[in-house]
Parts: sequence; structure tokens; C-alpha cells
Amino acid sequence: MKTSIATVSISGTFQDKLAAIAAAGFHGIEIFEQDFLASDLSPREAARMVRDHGLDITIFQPFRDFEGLPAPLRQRAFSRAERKFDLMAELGTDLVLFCSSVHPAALGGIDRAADDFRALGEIAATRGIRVGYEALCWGKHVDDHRDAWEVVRRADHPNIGLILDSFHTLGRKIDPETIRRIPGDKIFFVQLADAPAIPMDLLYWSRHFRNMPGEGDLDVTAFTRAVLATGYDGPLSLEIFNDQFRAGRPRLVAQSGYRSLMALMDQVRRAEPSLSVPLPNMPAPAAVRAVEFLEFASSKADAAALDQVLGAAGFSVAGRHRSKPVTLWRQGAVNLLVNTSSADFNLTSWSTHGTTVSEIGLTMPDAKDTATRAMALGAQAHVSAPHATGERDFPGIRHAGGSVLRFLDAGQASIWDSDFDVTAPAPVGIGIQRVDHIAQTMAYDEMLSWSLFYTTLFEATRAPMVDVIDPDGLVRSQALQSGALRVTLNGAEARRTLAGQFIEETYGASVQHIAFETQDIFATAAALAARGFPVLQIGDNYYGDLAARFGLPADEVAQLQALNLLYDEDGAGRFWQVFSRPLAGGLFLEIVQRAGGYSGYGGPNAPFRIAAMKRHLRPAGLPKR
Ligand SMILES: O=C(O)c1ccc(O)c(O)c1
Ligand SMILES: [Mg+2]
Repeated sequence: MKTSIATVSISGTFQDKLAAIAAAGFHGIEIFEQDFLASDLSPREAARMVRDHGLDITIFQPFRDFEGLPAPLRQRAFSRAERKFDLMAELGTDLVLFCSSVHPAALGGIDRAADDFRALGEIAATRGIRVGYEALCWGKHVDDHRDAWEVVRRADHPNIGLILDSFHTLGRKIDPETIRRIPGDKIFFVQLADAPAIPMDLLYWSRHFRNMPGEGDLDVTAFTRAVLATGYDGPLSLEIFNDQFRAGRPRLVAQSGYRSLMALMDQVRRAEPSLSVPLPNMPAPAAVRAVEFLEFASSKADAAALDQVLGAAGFSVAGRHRSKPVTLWRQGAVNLLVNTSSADFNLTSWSTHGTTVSEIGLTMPDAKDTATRAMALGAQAHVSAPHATGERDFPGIRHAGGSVLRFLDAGQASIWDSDFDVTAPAPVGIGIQRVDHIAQTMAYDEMLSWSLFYTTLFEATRAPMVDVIDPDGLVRSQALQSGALRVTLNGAEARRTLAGQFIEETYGASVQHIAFETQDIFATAAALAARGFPVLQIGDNYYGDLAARFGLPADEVAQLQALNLLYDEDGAGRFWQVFSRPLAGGLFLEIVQRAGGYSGYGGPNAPFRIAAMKRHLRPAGLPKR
């Protein structure tokens, strides 16, 4: 099976696109005519450039408004087609996509269209060209793959075949099972795209909101299963029209395309084992057992401030790494590592971002399996510096903002025995028991990619995306959960938002805050205040509104206010939060309590929290910028 992606899916010049697509591991590209025309390459130069990147041209597209035209428009459409066949000869490609007509003068009738394609097939045959017909779901007369197939069937010409595009089938809610009755050898090409379930005009939805399979809400897996059940063994090609991708980083978008195709094929194979899916086996996705540790990259001088905050949050030093200047801070089941090494990856991370979360250690049912799956999905391995004797090498991959995800084994001896001298007994602490969630900040146009990263690598679920109102712009938040791991991805569209500032000031660090869980937030918050933890002060207006919204008794509101706690409820339960002020670099901490199965993240409180942080960052008395 060949993997392919349309040039329209990736931003940049023709050359940028090719470089990103080749680096991501695709076999071929669909040349979207506009992308070629906009370059100043001759067809032969373009073809050479494609070959030099080790890629094939899988198809040339689109040719519009061909079938069903009356004379003299019909003759003109044929000569237009012949000119494109000339161009294809120079490009060295033999397959072209004709999409169903939207021409105002086009006449309906399956037989009329079939006659046009049969005549075209005769011309194409003399040039060794094959023509595929695709139903655009907004086509004037043909808007359904079943009608397009009927046109192809009646054209009855070896050089005329069908092209299927998951968007046009699924976007129009056509049952993909109907594909199973089409003979596989008459399907010339297959395009894949997903899209979020937002009701809107089909054409507009298609041209702006498509995304990679797995990033949206369409059942691309069912579509692909039906396609492969026909015996089709041609390319599977991503054709994604998306405004963010057009503006995004070519390499990241191409990588997520590759990841989405691999994960899709893996899903297809697992759902329908009788299908032949020509792809090497990869281990199944697993749920995260535990967030085993978070590691901060810092320096000797910078770590002092962090140490102070961790101490005030009830953590204490429980041990040290055997061979590196890494301190283990513990409380409950939370392990925080503070690395002050002036070498290797730690130095790179700290000098790029300042004190930053450089590694997240996750305990998996089988660490090697997770790492193998990550690599099969196109992840980059993180190569560690040589280890001292006795220390183990845990597989790691590159993650957002240049950080590392490290996989540890549930079954094996613990890293705390092999790599650390754990000296102190389990510290008492102030009630923090585990990591509740990790909040990662990124540019808005990277959110879909990182969300796909989690949902394809792990057995994970994603919540609906929510909007968070920052006084200076909108931040989108996407929560994901895999077993014990909860993450929130925050996408900053505006630079002056707190999230946008964080990205700018840390040169693109990822983890903006870590939330810990306690079972008694009132006791924990009181201890924080007593220990000099830099608690974020929440404005009085918030508490007035809280009393009104939830009908809380006055003494309870007063207690929340005294401790600077934020409060929320959902259908299931109750939720309390307390935040630190932004620490140097903008990183901050949160402590939460969940009761009765509350599953959110206090979204309604975010605007108040952000406003309070901004007041803190811009203290009264300083001139406004
Ligand atoms: O939006 C379009 O016009 C368009 C063009 C070619 C395609 O393959 C397609 O799916 C859509
Ligand atoms: Mg298409």
C-alpha cells in the first residue's frame, strides 16, 4: 500500500511541501494543480524535484466541469482535457482526477455523463492515461459516490475509473457500506479526510475545516474498511483542505498526516482482521498506568526559587540521582525531579526555555510496546546520554516544545531503585497525592496535531474543545485522558493572552502548569497559606458571582474566599482549585480536589484565574503598556 498526501494539505512553497512530505515518510503526492501553477517550475523541473525527494506523483488533480456540457462547451471541455493530458505527460504521471461538474450549463443524466467519459477514455487510452471520476458532495448533478460509480460502470472503459473521497461520502452522511459492492479494480484512487461535526454548508466545510483522519468526528475507519474490502490496493492519500494547516508548520502537519494514516490502518486491521492491510504490525495502544515523574530542567542558580516553591507546596527531598545532579522531591505518589546538570539535554532545555518541564515519565503496561508503537507512528526517538553502570535506559520520544516523554514499565523494578538513592521515608506533606493533570500550551494551529499524538499513541479519549476567555484574546482548550494521565492542551491564537505570552517568553516551552490532587483542599490550602506558598489572590467579584451561581451558603463562600479557592460543579460532582502565582518564566502550579465524579477542569473559572494572574504580572503602579 502506498501512502500519499495532496500538496494542498501542507503550507509553504512547492519545495517546502515536498521536503516536509518526504521527511514524514510518505511514498507519494497528489499534485494539486494550483500548487504547481503557483510555482515557477517547468513541469519537468517539478517532476524531477518530486523524484529527487524520493516521492512519486500518485495523481494530478483536479480537472473541473467536464461532463454533461452541451455543444460547443462540450468540445471545449475535451480540448481542455487534452491540454492537461499534455501537461501530465511532461510531469510523467498517468492518473488524473475529474471531479463532478458544478458548471451552470451542465446537463444531468447518467448516460450523458457516461458517454462523455467513454469518449474521453478513448483519447486517454491513446496516451496511456487513466481518468478517475470523483463525486463532489456539492456537485450539480452527481453528488454521491453511488451515482459516480454508475457513470463509471456505464462508461465501461478500461481507462475510466472511480475515485472515492471519505469527506464527500461521510460529509453527506452516505453509508460507507455501499462501497463494498464496487469492484476494487474500478476504484482508481482513494482520498481520506476527516472533519469536525459542525453543521455548515458542505463546500465551505470541505474547503476550510477538513482535518486528518482521527482529528475529526467522521467515521473514516468504517470508510477505509469498506474500501479495502473491495480489494482496492492503490494509494491511500490524504487530501486535507484546512485553514490552520495552510498556515501551520509544514513538517508538523506532514508528520501528523503520516501518524494519522498509520493509526488509521492499525485501527482498520484491528476492527476487521480478515482485511489484508499491508503494514507491519504495531503494538496496540495502551492506557497510561501512572504519571511516574515530572522532571524540571533548571540550573543551580535558578533551581533555588523552584525548590522554595516546592517546599512551600509540601514536597520534600526524598533522594538523589546516583550519577547526575538530580534531586527527587516527593509528596504522596508525586515524584518531581529537579535537574541542575550543566550538560546534555538538561542544559539545552534550560538554556532554551528557562526552568521548564523537560521530561514526563509515564508508567505503561509495557514500556517497550508503547515506544515501538510511537516509532511506528513516526515519533522521533530521544537519544539519551550514556548511562552510568547499573542505571537503566528507559525509552523516550520527542514531545511538544522539545520536551521528552519517557516510558517506564509497570512490571519491572522501579527507577527509584535502579537510578536513585532514595534516603528519606515517605514524606508527610500537606495532602497532595497525585498529579491530576498537566496543562500544555501551544500555538493554536498545533493543537490538532498534539491531540492526535495522544489519541493515536495511547488508548485515550478527548473531551469536546472549550473556549477560554482571556482578557486579551481567546484560548482553546482540549482535554484528553488516557488512564491515569490527564492533559489539557491550550492553544493560543492571540499573542497577548497569558498562554501566548508564555510561549513567547519561554521560546515555546510546553508545560505551563501542573495540577496536583488532594482529598482535602481546605486543609491543603490552609497549609499552603501558612507555609508561604505564593497563592494567587482571586478578586472579590468572583465570590459574589459564585454565591449567586451555585446558591452556596454564605459561610462556605467566605471560607472559599479566605483561601482563594475557585469552585465549580458539573452534573456529577464538585470541584475546588487553588493556584500559585506565575513563577519565573510563567510556569505555575495548581492544587485541585474532585468530588463525586466531577470530570472537568474548572473551565468556567479560567477567565477569573487568568485575569488574576495578569493583575499579578502587571502590578498596580506600573505604567500600562
Ligand atoms: O473543493 C474542491 O473543489 C475539491 C477539489 C478536488 C477534490 O478532490 C475535492 O475533494 C474537492
Ligand atoms: Mg477529493
